[in-house]
This record gives sequence, C-alpha cells and structure tokens, in this order.
Amino acid sequence: MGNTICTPPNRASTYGREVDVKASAESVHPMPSSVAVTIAIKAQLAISTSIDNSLRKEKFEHSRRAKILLLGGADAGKSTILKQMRILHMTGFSELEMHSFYNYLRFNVFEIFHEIAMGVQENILAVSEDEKLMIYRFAEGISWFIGIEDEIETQYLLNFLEFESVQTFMKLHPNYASLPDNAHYYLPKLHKLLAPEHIPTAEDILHLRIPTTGISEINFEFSANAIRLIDVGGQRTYRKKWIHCFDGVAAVLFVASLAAYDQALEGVDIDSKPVLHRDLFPPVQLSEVRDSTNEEYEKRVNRLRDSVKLFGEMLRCRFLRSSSFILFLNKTDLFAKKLPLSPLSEHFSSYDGTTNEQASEYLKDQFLKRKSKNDTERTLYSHYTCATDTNNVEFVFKAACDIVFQRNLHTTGAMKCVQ
Ligand SMILES: Nc1nc2c(ncn2[C@@H]2O[C@H](COP(=O)(O)OP(=O)(O)OP(=O)(O)O)[C@@H](O)[C@H]2O)c(=O)[nH]1
Ligand SMILES: [Mg+2]
Repeated sequence: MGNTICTPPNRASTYGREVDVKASAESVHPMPSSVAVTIAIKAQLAISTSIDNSLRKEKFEHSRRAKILLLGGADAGKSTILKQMRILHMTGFSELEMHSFYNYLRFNVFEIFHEIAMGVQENILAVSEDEKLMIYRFAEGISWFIGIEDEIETQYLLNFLEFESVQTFMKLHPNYASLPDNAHYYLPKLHKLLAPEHIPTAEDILHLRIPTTGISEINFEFSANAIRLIDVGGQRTYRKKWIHCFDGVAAVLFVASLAAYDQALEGVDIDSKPVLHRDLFPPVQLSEVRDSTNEEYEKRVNRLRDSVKLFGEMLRCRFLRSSSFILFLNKTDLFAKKLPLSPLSEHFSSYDGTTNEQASEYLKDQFLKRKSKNDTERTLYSHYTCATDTNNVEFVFKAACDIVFQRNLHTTGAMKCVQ
C-alpha cells in the first residue's frame, strides 16, 4: 500500500560496486599490482566513509523524528488515520495505487454481501427458490465466483441487492452487528463503484477494509515537527509483533471503535482473504452475543471489552511508561447511527443512560479507569473521532501533536464530546 519504509543503504550492493571499480581500473590501465591494491583500498575506504556518513545521517534523521505509534484492536481505524496523514501531509495516493485498490474494493463488496447473506439465511424464512439459491451461494463464500467474468459477476452483485429478502433484511437490521462498517458507504453507490472504468477515489480508499498484517510506517513533517508514524495489525495474532516498535515511543495513539460495543470479537476478526477465512471460522451469531448473560463469555467475545482490556495492558507496559497516551474513540458516526437501534445497556449491563453523549462518556470511562492510581506521572487525553472524515482527523491530530510536543496543552480541546 505504498507505505514509506526507510531502509538503510544496502552494503552488499555497494561492496559489489567496489569490485567493479577495481576490475575496470585494471582493465583500462594495467599497472603494478601494489599500486592497484592501494587504489582499491582507497576506493574501499571512500565507499565505507560514505556509507557511514549516510547511516549517521539517517540515524540522526530518525532520532529527531518523534515516534508515534498507532495501537488498538482490529478494525478500529488505525490504518485509516495513517491514510489520512498521507492525504493531509504527504502526496496522497498515486494513480497506480488508486487503480490497484479497485480489486480490494470488489473484495470488500463481496465481504458485505457475504455478511448480508448470512444474516438473511438466519433471519428471513420466506424467500423464492431462485433467491434462496443465490443467498446460499453468497453465504457460502467467494469460491464459486472464481472464473466468472467480471461483467456477469457485477450483474449478480447488483441483482442481489434487489432481492426482496435482502431489502427486508436491510430495513429490519440496518446495523447488523457483523455487517462490515463500510457497507453504509459502499452500498448506496454500488453501480458506480463496480463499473470497470471506475478508479477508486480517496474517499473510497479511506473506506476500504484491508487488515494490516505487518508493521508499516510513514515519515512526514507537521508544524515544523518531524514525525514517524507507525501502524500495526490489531488482530490478536499480530499483536505479538508490537513489541518490536516499543523503543523510544514519544506517543501512543490508541484507537478504539465505539461502534464495536455490539460486535463479537471472533465474528469480525478476519484475515486478508476475509470470505475464505470465514468459511473455516463462521462468525459468532448476533443472537449468541445478545442472549449471553455470562460476563466471562461476554468479555471473551465483545470487541469493545477486548479493546478496553488491551488499552489497560498497554498502559501498564513497562516499555511505554514514558510515552504520552492519547485515546481516539473512533467511529462516532456509526456509533450515533446504531445506538438507537442497538441499546448499549444490552451489551454493558451497568449502563443506565439514555443519550448519545451519556453512552459515549460511559464508554470513555471504561477506558480511562484502566489507568492505575500509581500512574501519577501521566495524563490521559482522549478525543472522539471519525477517522474517515479528513477535517476531523486534521483537527484531532493537531491537538494530539500539541500534547506530544508539550505545546498549547491548555488549548488542545482534548476531552471534546460527541456532537
Ligand atoms: N464510518 C466509519 N468507518 C470507519 C471509521 N474509521 C475507520 N473506518 C472503517 O473501518 C474499517 C477498518 O479500518 P482500518 O483503519 O483498516 O482498521 P485498523 O485498525 O487498521 O484494523 P487492523 O489493520 O485490522 O488492525 C475500514 O473500512 C475503515 O474505512 C470511522 O470513523 N467511521
Ligand atoms: Mg490496519
């Protein structure tokens, strides 16, 4: 995904060049071997000095950069924030990248339809035989689509949305818990998105769901500060890699999705080939999560509880003790949409509020109270964010940087509430 990763100069290839210099010098001007050796040693020394200088320069560049780490559970919005930084403070996406995102976009659309098909199968009984067959196929996964021409495939996709059962389901469950969050953005503009000539726009790319599996970083300048922003994969299997980034961290931006309060951890935890992966591990069904009264079970499967727990673990991590912690309570747009239809009290039994603001404050408290009483040195800051909204991210990132760089602490607007 075109992340800028700084790699040190390649010593092997440079040494390779040294051999060439020696060989070509000898072939053009044959000379006594002792003179040739002296020249070769001098050339080698010059190359070595130049490598050392560039390594020193790079080390200096890195050391003057503030290292900011994006942490948080899967699907929280970390990579979306990194993409926003590329749009805001770098050159955005190249045309080539824009093109390459088209296939991801189609995958994401399949993923949405797969989830809808699973929901229809479970909740809607009376459908015609034709519809039943198609819904069964989409619920099955993507494999039967392989080999079908793009045009026919697009027709299948567009027809699917017209099915009465699908429309009824979407009306009854517009915020079905395992429906991917980007469904609200992609579904209304499906005709346009699936057209073969369509080149994904920056907004389309911001809504893509591509789980991060490794560690990526970008370097950029912001308000006279040099920043090194690092993004990691939030799925549990990838968290063991995080430790490699914990050295010299100026700040942790911990991203948590507020909209995850009714989502099951296992159900939404997907791999880079989401549909195929789900064939092997079917999602935890919505009814299972809702009906659960066992707190231990809820803890195990609720995505937001997992995020709260993870936040506590990061706060206690000894390598991050001197890092600032800024909590991004993300996906405020989806949270506001789903709250009236999926009450918070059904998932967090101690919640007894009624408004959007009370619900978001309650969830914020769940995070903030994870800070140990002995941790008196650090102040926790939090923001409500919508990572797909470029203006909002620009604002909160600036506020976060003010905190990180110890400036304008009193005017950051931290703890801003959801509107
Ligand atoms: N509507 C909405 N969608 C969001 C928001 N933030 C992120 N998303 C979407 O949520 C999905 C997941 O976002 P990512 O940025 O890939 O999540 P991540 O934290 O990097 O996930 P991992 O790489 O698995 O750790 C994408 O489809 C994003 O477009 C938000 O504030 N609002
Ligand atoms: Mg990511």
